Amino acid sequence: MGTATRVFTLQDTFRAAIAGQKAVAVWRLPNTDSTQACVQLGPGYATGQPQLERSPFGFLFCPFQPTAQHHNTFIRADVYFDGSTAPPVVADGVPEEEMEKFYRLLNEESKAGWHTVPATQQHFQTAQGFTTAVTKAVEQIQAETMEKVVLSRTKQEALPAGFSPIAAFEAMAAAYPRAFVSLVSVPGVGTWMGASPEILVSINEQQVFHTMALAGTQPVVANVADAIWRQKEIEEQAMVERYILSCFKKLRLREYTEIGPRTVIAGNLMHLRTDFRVDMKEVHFPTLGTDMLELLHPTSAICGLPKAPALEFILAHEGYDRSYYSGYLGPVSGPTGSHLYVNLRCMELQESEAILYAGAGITAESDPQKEWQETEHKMQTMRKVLELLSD
Ligand SMILES: C=C(O[C@@H]1C=C(C(=O)O)C=C[C@H]1O)C(=O)O
Repeated sequence: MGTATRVFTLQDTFRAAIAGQKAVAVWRLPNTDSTQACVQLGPGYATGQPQLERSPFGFLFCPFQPTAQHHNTFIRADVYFDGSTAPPVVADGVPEEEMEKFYRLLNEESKAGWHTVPATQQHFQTAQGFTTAVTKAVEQIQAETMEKVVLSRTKQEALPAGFSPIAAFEAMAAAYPRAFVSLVSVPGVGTWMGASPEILVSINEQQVFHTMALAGTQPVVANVADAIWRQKEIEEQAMVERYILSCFKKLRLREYTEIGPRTVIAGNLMHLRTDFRVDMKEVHFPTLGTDMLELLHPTSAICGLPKAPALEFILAHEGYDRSYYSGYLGPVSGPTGSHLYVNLRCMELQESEAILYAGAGITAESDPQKEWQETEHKMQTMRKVLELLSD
């Protein structure tokens, strides 16, 4: 890798990528201060099923379900910015003239925007439509065709005047230090940002694999140690645990550590979380991340249990295309490993509006009004970012 000398800001980088019609991802890992960004200079972002250990460094952005419009997307780190003070790092093999073109863009004063795609659907789920779907789901669960299904919805909010994605990213990073905070903008795919509380698959520098069962939701209380969980949430989260264990079992993996469930805070909410870790070197399983990714997604935290009838119910009754919501995203083969998160507490940026996405786990005990409320609370994570920018 070669390096250039001048230090560019995150704002310069993002603006240059948009002006040059390039794909860009900006992210900050939980509980760290360092914002990172990568830009792909050449064309071609669609990719197949991710193979983590063989991947070059880049950023994955994958939908809930791959379709003709929404495909697994990979932003190769042709240029990498480690947000702090270092100049950008240029990957080996990037043609000199491509890099020169990009430097010109970095030095130019162009208007900051973001990549958008024409809206393919209208987003107007009403409370009535959502609660009717929840009622139907509860009936099917009581009839034992499935145990749990996660139903979601969207809401449009106007973007504040003069909206800047980087200012929004910075507001989000400051407001949610424990979250995986990201901003992804890809030609033909669109622009998404979010503050996710949920790891799907993570592999650190020491080759330790980490996934989590995150489910059960209630508004945060002053003292988390006083949190009381109802049987409904305890069971809902236990289903996600069982699902993860069933994936380990399929791979005949018996050596893992399990911690939890514990109460964790995510913005204005609390969840129950169990962490699972595996030392990949100790168990001689170098492809564990790739294999688990293929088995896990979509997990019962965002789809349901069993997977097949829950998915069928979602596709038949949710009434819209989830697109990249509840898909997964994050850096792969980066300086600190591969860290894929579930795309939750997120929004998609259109020209002058944001589309907010949120869902809730439905079980036999679900109350449709409370589930609607829960999606409202989850949307508050992104609404707060828009409010911070309107002040
Ligand atoms: C579906 C979402 O969140 C998921 C569902 C949860 C639940 O049903 O309690 C909790 C955390 C997430 O795993 C969302 O944020 O949209």
